Amino acid sequence: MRIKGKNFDGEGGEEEEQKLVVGYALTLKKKKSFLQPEFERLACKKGILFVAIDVNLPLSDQGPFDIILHKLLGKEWSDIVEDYRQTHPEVTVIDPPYAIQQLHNRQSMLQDVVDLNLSDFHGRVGVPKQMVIMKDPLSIPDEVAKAGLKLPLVAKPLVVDGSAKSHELFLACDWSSLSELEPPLVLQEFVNHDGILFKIYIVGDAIKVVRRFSLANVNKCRRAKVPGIFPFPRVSSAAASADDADLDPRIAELPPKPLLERLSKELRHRLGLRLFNIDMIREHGTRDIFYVIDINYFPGYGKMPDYEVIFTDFLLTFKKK
Ligand SMILES: Nc1ncnc2c1ncn2[C@@H]1O[C@H](COP(=O)(O)OP(=O)(O)OP(=O)(O)O)[C@@H](O)[C@H]1O
Ligand SMILES: O=P(O)(O)O[C@H]1[C@H](OP(=O)(O)O)[C@@H](OP(=O)(O)O)[C@@H](O)[C@@H](O)[C@@H]1OP(=O)(O)O
Ligand SMILES: [Mg+2]
Ligand SMILES: [Mg+2]
Repeated sequence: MRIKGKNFDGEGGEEEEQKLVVGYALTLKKKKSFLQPEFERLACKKGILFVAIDVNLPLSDQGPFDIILHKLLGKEWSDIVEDYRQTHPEVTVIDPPYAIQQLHNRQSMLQDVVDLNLSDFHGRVGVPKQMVIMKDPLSIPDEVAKAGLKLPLVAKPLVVDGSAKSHELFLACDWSSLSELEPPLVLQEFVNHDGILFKIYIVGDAIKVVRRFSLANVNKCRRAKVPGIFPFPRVSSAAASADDADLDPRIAELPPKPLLERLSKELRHRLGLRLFNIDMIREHGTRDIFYVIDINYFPGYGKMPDYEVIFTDFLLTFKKK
């Protein structure tokens, strides 16, 4: 049974239309940033109804839903969604928990970019040289030397579980201070990128790229003067966009569209995900050498220009004819 509602069709009339019911399971913070009033209004006009899922009640007792959107932590929730997916094939679950899982580990999240091997397609896209350290901080300097990684390095917690701690990054500028880091972590070569990062938002087939401010280049001289490990400021997750800043056009130039389209399409298929964003940087002094440094599931779409229209159109593609 589906809910029928009267909808304004946008062209001066009213028509009886089948509602598209979207159940959502999101944190309060995410609900606030994603389900903004303007988005809900537009979606409603197009026949989309958002319904909060109560995680304290059995999922099968709720609904009926056409679509489920979710971003909650923990294995218990993943198991509930996975089970529901198996028993309710008529409901589109965006996205499958096992696929989201790949992005919860900073090594597996970039593996598809490596496998993709985009080396000569309107530019080159790779990932910075990186290695995983599981334990024994004292062995880190040796392991890093053996792996041939160059300083400075970015140390990132291996697991991304949505906690503030999993976003606590450090810049390590000298060998001896590497032993102060706390495994398990990923050590990634810092790539100078002139302080600008490209955030590529994916919503199904739609792509939107924005510029964000990022970290300044680190030069040899500055490195020598400041040994130690330094907490990273979260510059690039600030809402402040760098799209309107007065930047050198060589730095501000967006990555080529065909490259973005190919990368997004490939990752969508390989990851099996429809909602994510890609953090990409351009190597200083180059025009077309790019690195993917991070991929996030169900990111802050509220900061994506035109997200209301893009998201509404995406949801409407699931409407049964
Ligand atoms: N290898 C790198 N070289 C240069 N800068 C980097 C590198 N890795 C990360 N950064 C900088 O640090 C920021 C945070 O890194 P990253 O995106 O991996 O962390 P995060 O905690 O997953 O962030 P998010 O809020 O996007 O999930 C990046 O946006 C970029 O500014
Ligand atoms: O806080 P926002 O809604 O903007 O979204 C941020 C999101 O937080 P939330 O999903 O917990 O809300 C983060 O997710 P977790 O890693 O913490 O799971 C991460 O994906 C950030 O990259 C997002 O910012 P963006 O990269 O889009 O700027
Ligand atoms: Mg990031
Ligand atoms: Mg991230």
